[in-house]
Amino acid sequence: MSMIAAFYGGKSILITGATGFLGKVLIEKLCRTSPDLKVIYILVRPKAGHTLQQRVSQIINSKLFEKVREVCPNVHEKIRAISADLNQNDFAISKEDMQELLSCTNIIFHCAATVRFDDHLRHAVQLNVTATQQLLFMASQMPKLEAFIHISTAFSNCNLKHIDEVIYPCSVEPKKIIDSMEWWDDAIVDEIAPKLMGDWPNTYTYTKALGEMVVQQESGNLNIAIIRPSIVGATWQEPFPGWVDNLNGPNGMIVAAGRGFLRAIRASPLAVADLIPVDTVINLTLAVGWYTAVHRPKSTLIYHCTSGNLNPCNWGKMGCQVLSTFEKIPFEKAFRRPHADFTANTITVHYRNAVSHRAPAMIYDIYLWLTGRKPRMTKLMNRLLRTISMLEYFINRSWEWSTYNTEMLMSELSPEDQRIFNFDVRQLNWLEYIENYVLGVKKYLLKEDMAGIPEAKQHLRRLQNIYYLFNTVFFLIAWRLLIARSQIARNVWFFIVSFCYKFLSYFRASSTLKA
Ligand SMILES: CCCCCCCCCCCCCCCCCCCCCCCCCCCCCC(=O)SCCNC(=O)CCNC(=O)[C@H](O)C(C)(C)COP(=O)(O)OP(=O)(O)OC[C@H]1O[C@@H](n2cnc3c(N)ncnc32)[C@H](O)[C@@H]1OP(=O)(O)O
Ligand SMILES: NC(=O)C1=CN([C@@H]2O[C@H](COP(=O)(O)OP(=O)(O)OC[C@H]3O[C@@H](n4cnc5c(N)ncnc54)[C@H](OP(=O)(O)O)[C@@H]3O)[C@@H](O)[C@H]2O)C=CC1
Repeated sequence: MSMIAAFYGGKSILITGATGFLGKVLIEKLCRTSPDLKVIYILVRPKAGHTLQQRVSQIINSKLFEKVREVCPNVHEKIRAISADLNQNDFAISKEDMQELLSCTNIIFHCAATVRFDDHLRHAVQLNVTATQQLLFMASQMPKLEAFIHISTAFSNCNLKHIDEVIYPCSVEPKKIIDSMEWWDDAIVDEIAPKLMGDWPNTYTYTKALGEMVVQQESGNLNIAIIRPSIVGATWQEPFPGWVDNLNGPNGMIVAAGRGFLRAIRASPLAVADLIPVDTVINLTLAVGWYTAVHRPKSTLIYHCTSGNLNPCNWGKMGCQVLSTFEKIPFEKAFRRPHADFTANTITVHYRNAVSHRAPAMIYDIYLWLTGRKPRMTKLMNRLLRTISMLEYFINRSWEWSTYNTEMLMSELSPEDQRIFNFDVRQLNWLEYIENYVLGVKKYLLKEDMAGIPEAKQHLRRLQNIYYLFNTVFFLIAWRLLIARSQIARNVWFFIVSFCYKFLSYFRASSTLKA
């Protein structure tokens, strides 16, 4: 019998960020392994014309929840959506709902965050710091609360090279920043942001670091743990391999490479690609929830959920496997044949951006314009280049994360729990994982049918022919212009033609003699 699964039975669990990438996998696993849990409260905001109930139904009826619908047919009744906006005071939760949350909640998983790298500092502070502070305040009023699990990121201290499972202080107290945000106008925030952020590369990582400090400072008597996942990727095993549903991190790059937009990227092939499957993160999260509530460690424990020190793989190996998977499983509607490589220095990057990214986009836009359609490729390409520029920081460096607490927890689990809530990345076969990842991007993110593969391959062959034809015509025109203008080029041309003529004459003469 799984101790962890049994622990969640009969519990009331509060999840923020439940509609996000990690949140969905968390609910799925909870409902599948502990179908007798009492209720999962999820804080959801109405969005894009969808009511709360529509948003929940969309999740429950999705492919990800296929197994849950079998194991827990009354899953609809287990999930109770509460209207909330984490950017508002008291999260804009109604009095009745707040009363119920305060009196019933046993466990909190705080996943909500803005994960955008370019978010305005004010907004990032509001969601990643102030909302965390408010949630801790709520938690302190919950008599039945057994554990509060905060999801942070392994990159909250990406300004350091070696990172231990401790909280590193930021130079300015989060409380001061929260207070200042109330009276600073946007112009002041814009001016002061680079100074506050120091050597953090973006508002996301900086505010996640502040969020951790808030957790430490406001923990009071609460049982708290912090989980720091690295780059979260598609599912490894559960509920099925390769599930992914957004364009964040590597996902967007896989789409861009598979459709032939991404041709070159400034990345260190030998830098460690610290990817971690989302189901591994969730297994650790649930194990941490159990351990924190049952063993009540004296201090706040931090768990690194990373792969680099236990089972390292570099960007070079991953990139190659991604490209070789495209050969077998191509994406539909490719712009060009998938082919991408690493660039190292600034000059090559500018050259490749001009020749391999911008020029083909412009040529395609001219073609669209000539055929009466709206040019769109240059805009798309600019967006891709902007995204790449934001990811570059993370693919040109390696970090070392110590994982003592995570390994300690692994050893505390029963063999049954180690199997059901497996977070041992040493067992992960990267090549197999990446292949399933690419397949998952095709099936679950791009929603492409596997039956379309022959047509996709045919399309790629056509693109290859267009590429050869284009290059030949381009070469001939360039050569013709060169000959017209340069005596040297004319001499070279005369030399090549006369050489070919002599070679053919000799070949013909020798074959006539043999006959
Ligand atoms: C398995 C991995 C192997 C990878 C190999 C893949 C390539 C293979 C090629 C081989 C060649 C060799 C090279 C390989 C090696 C390098 C590969 C690089 C891999 C990537 C590395 C990832 C590093 C991640 C670092 C993470 C650190 C921290 C992790 C975390 O804690 S949190 C999660 C990380 N957060 C994010 O990723 C968010 C980042 N996003 C943003 O900040 C913003 O979205 C933005 C990028 C700034 C863009 O903002 P915009 O305002 O311009 O756009 P918006 O978001 O509003 O979206 C507008 C529309 O554009 C679509 N879109 C958004 N992002 C992408 C995208 N990446 N690709 C394509 N399209 C995108 C979006 O859907 C919108 O569309 P619409 O709704 O239709 O308008
Ligand atoms: N994905 C990754 O690679 C990594 C993620 N993490 C951490 O994991 C956690 C979850 O990330 P992930 O699932 O990828 O993020 P997503 O962007 O997929 O999900 C974010 C969630 O937060 C919710 N949210 C955002 N703003 C509000 C708001 N104002 N009120 C209520 N809810 C809000 C979103 O709701 P809505 O659907 O309404 O927008 C969504 O459910 C984050 O804390 C992140 O820092 C850490 C390392 C890596």
